[in-house]
Amino acid sequence: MTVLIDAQGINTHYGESHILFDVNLQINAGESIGLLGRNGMGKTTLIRTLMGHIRPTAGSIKIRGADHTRSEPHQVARQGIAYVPEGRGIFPNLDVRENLLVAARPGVNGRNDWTYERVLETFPRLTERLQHGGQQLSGGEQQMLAIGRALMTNPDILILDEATEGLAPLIIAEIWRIIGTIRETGVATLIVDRNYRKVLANTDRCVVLEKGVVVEEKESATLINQPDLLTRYLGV
Ligand SMILES: Nc1ncnc2c1ncn2[C@@H]1O[C@H](COP(=O)(O)OP(=O)(O)OP(=O)(O)O)[C@@H](O)[C@H]1O
Repeated sequence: MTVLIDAQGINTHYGESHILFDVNLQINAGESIGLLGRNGMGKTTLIRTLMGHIRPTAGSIKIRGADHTRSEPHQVARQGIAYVPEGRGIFPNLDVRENLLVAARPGVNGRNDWTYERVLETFPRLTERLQHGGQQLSGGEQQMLAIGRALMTNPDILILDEATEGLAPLIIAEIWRIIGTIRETGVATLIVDRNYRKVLANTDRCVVLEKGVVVEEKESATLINQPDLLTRYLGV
């Protein structure tokens, strides 16, 4: 199995604050990983470190075996790592069609599975809004557009941080359906979401962070039957 991302011994600081402690995270091609933990435990910081937004103070990050510990975000993105941050990140002044087309590019090794047409098939709601500006969309539509834009880069992995945050229940259900579809196509996923049941149901394996330390790493199907652990680390 190809190891897509291999982060070892990651330590990350914000100024004087030590946030991540010796974190190891390995993601194989096509694998779905959930990142669980209460608020402020370091999930977003880990993702931002992997993406090159923050440089770790110790540890190494390899992507397909090549060292990317000191790479910039655009270099990481070029490796087929697509990140949909909390709060989205679409172009408000471009319409839906433009937002998608401007992101389009072949993936690593020239893969071009996700075309404009295929993204629209996956997000029928966006098809009805093609001429709408980004700022005219509802929160749920903006989220779908952000995911659609990420897919247009033909990524090997899609990283979703709180993709369902603040959305209406029907839209949340739609986003989870889409995540399931993406997973079936063989794109790896790294998912952070408050709904731990949904994360467990939609991933192969979960990593639990507590105060910047990996305290559990288990198959999702195993973890779902361990309510004591979930209570201890997630307070549920
Ligand atoms: N830019 C920053 N500067 C300083 N400290 C920060 C910064 N961003 C986050 N932190 C701190 O780092 C710690 C980890 O935050 P992080 O956002 O990674 O947690 P999280 O698990 O993603 O939680 P949440 O779900 O609340 O986003 C928290 O104590 C937070 O206050």
